[in-house]
Amino acid sequence: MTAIRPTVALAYHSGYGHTAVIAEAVARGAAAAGAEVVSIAVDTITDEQWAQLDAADAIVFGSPTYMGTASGAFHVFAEATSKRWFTDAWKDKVAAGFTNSASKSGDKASTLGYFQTLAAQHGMNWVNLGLKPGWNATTASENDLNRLGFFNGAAASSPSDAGAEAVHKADIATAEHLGERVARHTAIVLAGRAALAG
Ligand SMILES: Cc1cc2nc3c(=O)[nH]c(=O)nc-3n(C[C@H](O)[C@H](O)[C@H](O)COP(=O)(O)O)c2cc1C
Repeated sequence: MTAIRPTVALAYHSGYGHTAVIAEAVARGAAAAGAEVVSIAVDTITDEQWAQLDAADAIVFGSPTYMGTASGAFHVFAEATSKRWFTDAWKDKVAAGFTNSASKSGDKASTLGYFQTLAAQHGMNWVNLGLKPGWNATTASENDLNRLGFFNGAAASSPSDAGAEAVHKADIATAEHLGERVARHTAIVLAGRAALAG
C-alpha cells in the first residue's frame, strides 16, 4: 500500500517572533509524523500561497493573542477567507489552532475559540490537542506537556519582556505534539476517504 502523505498548511501571524517559534514547532511535529508542511505568514500572503491553502488537506491557524483575541493581521486574513466560504472551498479540510501570549491565561481561550468558529464557518473538522492538562498537581512541573491546561489547541505563554528565544520549551513540545496529531489524523481521514471511494 502506498504511504499517505497529507499536506498540512500553517496560516499564522506573529508580530514580534514569539508565535513564529510555536509555528515552527507545529510544522516540525507535522513533518516528523510524515506530512508535507507549508508555512504561510498571513500578513504577507501571496496568490500562490492562497492556492497552497486551497490545496492543503489540513490548515492550522495560529496567532498571538492581542487584546483577548487573534491579532488584527490574522483577522484581516480571516475576513479575506470569506471568498473561500462562498464556494465551500475549505469544506471538510482538517483544522486546528495555536496561540501564544504573555500571561498564563491572557484570554488565549478566546483566540482558540475564535479559530474553532472560523473553522466551523468553513465546514472544516477541528482537531483538538488531545493531551491531559499538565502542571496542575503538587507533583507536577512547569515543564509538563500542556502545562497551561488547554484542550482545544496548543497554547504558549512567553514573557512580555523577552525575545523569541525565551519561548518555553514545554510550550514548544506541546506545539510539536499538536503538529504530529494533526498530521496523523489527516492521514487517517485521507485513508478513510480513499477506502470509501474504492
Ligand atoms: C497589541 C497587543 C495586545 C496584547 N494583548 C495581550 C492579551 O490580551 N493577553 C496576553 O496575555 N498578552 C497580550 N499581549 C502580549 C503578546 O501576546 C505577547 O507578547 C506575545 O508573545 C506576542 O507574540 P508575537 O511575538 O508572536 O507577536 C499583547 C501584545 C500586544 C502587542
